[in-house]
Amino acid sequence: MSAFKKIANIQDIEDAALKKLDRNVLDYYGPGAQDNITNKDNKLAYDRYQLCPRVLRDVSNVDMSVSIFGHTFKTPVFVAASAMQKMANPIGEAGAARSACKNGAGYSLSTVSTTSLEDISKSVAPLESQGHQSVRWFQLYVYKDRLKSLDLIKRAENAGFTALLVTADTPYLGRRLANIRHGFMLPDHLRLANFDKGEGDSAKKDSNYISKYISDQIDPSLSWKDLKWLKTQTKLPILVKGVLTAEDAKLVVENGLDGIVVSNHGGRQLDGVSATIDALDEVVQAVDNKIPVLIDGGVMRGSDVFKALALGAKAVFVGRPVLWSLALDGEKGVDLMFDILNEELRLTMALSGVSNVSQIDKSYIKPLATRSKL
Ligand SMILES: Cc1cc2nc3c(=O)[nH]c(=O)nc-3n(C[C@H](O)[C@H](O)[C@H](O)COP(=O)(O)O)c2cc1C
Ligand SMILES: CCCCCCC(=O)C(=O)O
Repeated sequence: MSAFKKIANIQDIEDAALKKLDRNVLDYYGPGAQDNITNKDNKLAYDRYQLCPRVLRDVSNVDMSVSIFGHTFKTPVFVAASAMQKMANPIGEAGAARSACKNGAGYSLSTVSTTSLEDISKSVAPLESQGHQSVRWFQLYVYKDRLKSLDLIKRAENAGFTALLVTADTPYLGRRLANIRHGFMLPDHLRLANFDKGEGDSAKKDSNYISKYISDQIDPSLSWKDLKWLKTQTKLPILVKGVLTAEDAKLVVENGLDGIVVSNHGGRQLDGVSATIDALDEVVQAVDNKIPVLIDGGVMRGSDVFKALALGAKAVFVGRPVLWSLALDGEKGVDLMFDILNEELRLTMALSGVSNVSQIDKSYIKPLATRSKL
């Protein structure tokens, strides 16, 4: 019998990537902060919800499209902003941006990417001229030096990015034990491409480069008044990334911001917080349909996406699955990731008896605790 194993799900992609990447990269990409509790629970929490399918409905056509800020996406599976993707594969962020564009999916780019904002736009331009639509959002870290952030915003606008995701959960970097134990270095041939050569060089001398970079550069005094001020500096919608409570969700609305990403940063910041799927319902209730709520963290299957939509998310970002897919096979790897997640979502919808995303609501899931005893 052949030992050949075809990739069938996102776990297979992850397993293959783990065999390919070196320790420096794996230590950075993989674990959550501290004891990895939240990172693990992000995934496990999805299994605590059961699906409640309806039958005998016409599911001969399933439409997975969603609309946010006037853009229609062919799928609610979006690419999360994660740093330094060229460590996974030389094509880096451009591979994920191109794949998202071909799949009609939302794309987000990290401030600390290894491909610049402008190069991302150039990488999707040939696809746009073939009729594909690229909707790209920029994840903004707010620097102590506000001019640095303002310059990034202007460049994002000029490069055709249409929304900002302001990361709110990282006034300091979470304690990532593998990086503390072994140190972390951005390989010499790579750089933080949104900045002049030399960005972060002083932090590079530190064995925990990332934590030093954040404490040197990112403003831990950031507060709601700064976000209100940011709103006056751009016409782009601003989503707050890293909200986990109803209280903060209400403040996002009260401060005139435009959207929320329910996120715990893939469990990489404060370990011990709830899984994002468990925080989603209270956030959705608190915003009362005034602004879109999106989610990330632990999504591995189309059925996870379905559960997040059932609890009121408009779309779902995937972070590490994109990195593993890039490591597996660059842009083609991310194409495979979209094929799998989209097919799994389409099938979950059809087998649940829904033919479009607007039909998915809480009646299609229930918490596992309500399962009758065997
Ligand atoms: C290696 C890595 C780097 C990340 N870099 C950033 C970043 O630069 N900015 C940010 O806001 N979030 C960053 N994130 C968090 C992701 O945007 C996202 O919240 C998280 O990965 C979602 O969880 P998942 O990986 O389980 O899908 C990063 C995540 C990973 C795994
Ligand atoms: C070189 C700076 C890396 C900043 C941290 C990126 C990030 O958000 C992460 O989770 O890691």
